Amino acid sequence: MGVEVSVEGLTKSFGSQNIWRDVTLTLPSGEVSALLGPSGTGKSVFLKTLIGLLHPEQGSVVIDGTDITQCSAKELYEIRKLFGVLFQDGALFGSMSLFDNVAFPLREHTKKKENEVRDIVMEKIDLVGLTGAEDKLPGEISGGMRKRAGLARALVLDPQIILCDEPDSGLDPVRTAYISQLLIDINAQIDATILIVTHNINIARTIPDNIGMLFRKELVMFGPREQLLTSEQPVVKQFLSGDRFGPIGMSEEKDEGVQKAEEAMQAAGIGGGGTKDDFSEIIPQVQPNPGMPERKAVARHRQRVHEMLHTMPPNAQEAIRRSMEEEDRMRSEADAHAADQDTENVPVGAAHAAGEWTPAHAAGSDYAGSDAPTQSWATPPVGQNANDNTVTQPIETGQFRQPNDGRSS
Ligand SMILES: Nc1ncnc2c1ncn2[C@@H]1O[C@H](COP(=O)(O)OP(=O)(O)OP(=O)(O)O)[C@@H](O)[C@H]1O
Repeated sequence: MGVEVSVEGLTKSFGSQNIWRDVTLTLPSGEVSALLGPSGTGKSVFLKTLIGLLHPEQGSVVIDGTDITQCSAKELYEIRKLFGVLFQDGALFGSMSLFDNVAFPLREHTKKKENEVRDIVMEKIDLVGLTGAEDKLPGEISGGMRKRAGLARALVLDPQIILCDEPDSGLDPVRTAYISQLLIDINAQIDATILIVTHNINIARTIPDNIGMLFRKELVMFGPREQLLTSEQPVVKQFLSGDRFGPIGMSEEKDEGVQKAEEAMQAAGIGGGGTKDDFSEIIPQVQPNPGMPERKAVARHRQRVHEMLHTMPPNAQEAIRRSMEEEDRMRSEADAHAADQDTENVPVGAAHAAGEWTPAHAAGSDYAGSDAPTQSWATPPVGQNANDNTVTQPIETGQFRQPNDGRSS
């Protein structure tokens, strides 16, 4: 099971520049959380502090009973084995092939034989759609491919905590959807605790259980996704809608004069360019692909949210209740559909032939460039050879659905 990460009163500065102060939050075990915030608010610094690469002046980060801000170098080394980290730029070694980059944690932290290393590395490379590119150097591939190679490396030890710094940056919308689905599938398989730093509002709306936001050196919010998505706080609303008008400026602070000018423009009917989407209309979360186990964290998240519901603003409470009802409705529909399928006893091949979606089916693509997603972007169960994925995966519930359609399996 994923490990809880408990952050208390964390403060970080570089010299006289304070980045953020008194940050307190818990990444609940096995849940997926996202951290938002304008550029430069210290999201990457936060991730690096969670793994002890940067040292805070104050506060604690407790992982598996160890405060990594206080522990010995040896203890930190052990704790780091729990992590898989995708850095913003992929952080690959420029002189090593993708294969050696992905193999690095296995060679560093395990005693696996080279043939075992090869199997695991090729499985992860296939998982992120990079089969065929394993001998290339990082400098010879696109930024998006480097990002995916970084993710393959982050996953290679089947980590209990996964930190992803902007997994979507440099990726087109389709690859972003595949990466998001991959993270949900991995969460379903290994119940890893996941933190995603992102500017991508679509990811924030559909992937995490919890969302937090950093602004003006503070954590303005951290809680169930419905809480942030229905928030009336101007900074949250501005960030979600991507509007020029509001507290977030091109640089950190907007002065009073600028804010007054914006108000005058708004009064004159001039907009700030933001989307008019209604974020309080909660979109169902992305569900694991067919053949994946259920996400164990869902029940735990629900229990936690029930317990804290009374502490939330009324519109967040309402949104959470609606989300839960919707989840229940989808689940009973899925159960009913599974029962129907059982009765009809539809063989896998027949469903496939009828044009319903299966991982292998969905992965078909005319594009065969070296960065084309392979069939294995539909995640094979951990430990299963990705190449077996051409055979339709085991179907526990008898369900077929499009990826990202939000229906429950
Ligand atoms: N090692 C360092 N030494 C000094 N300052 C640093 C260091 N690392 C980061 N900073 C500063 O910390 C601040 C926050 O940087 P960080 O990269 O965490 O922001 P971010 O929120 O991730 O931004 P973005 O969304 O643009 O990636 C920046 O002002 C940056 O210059």
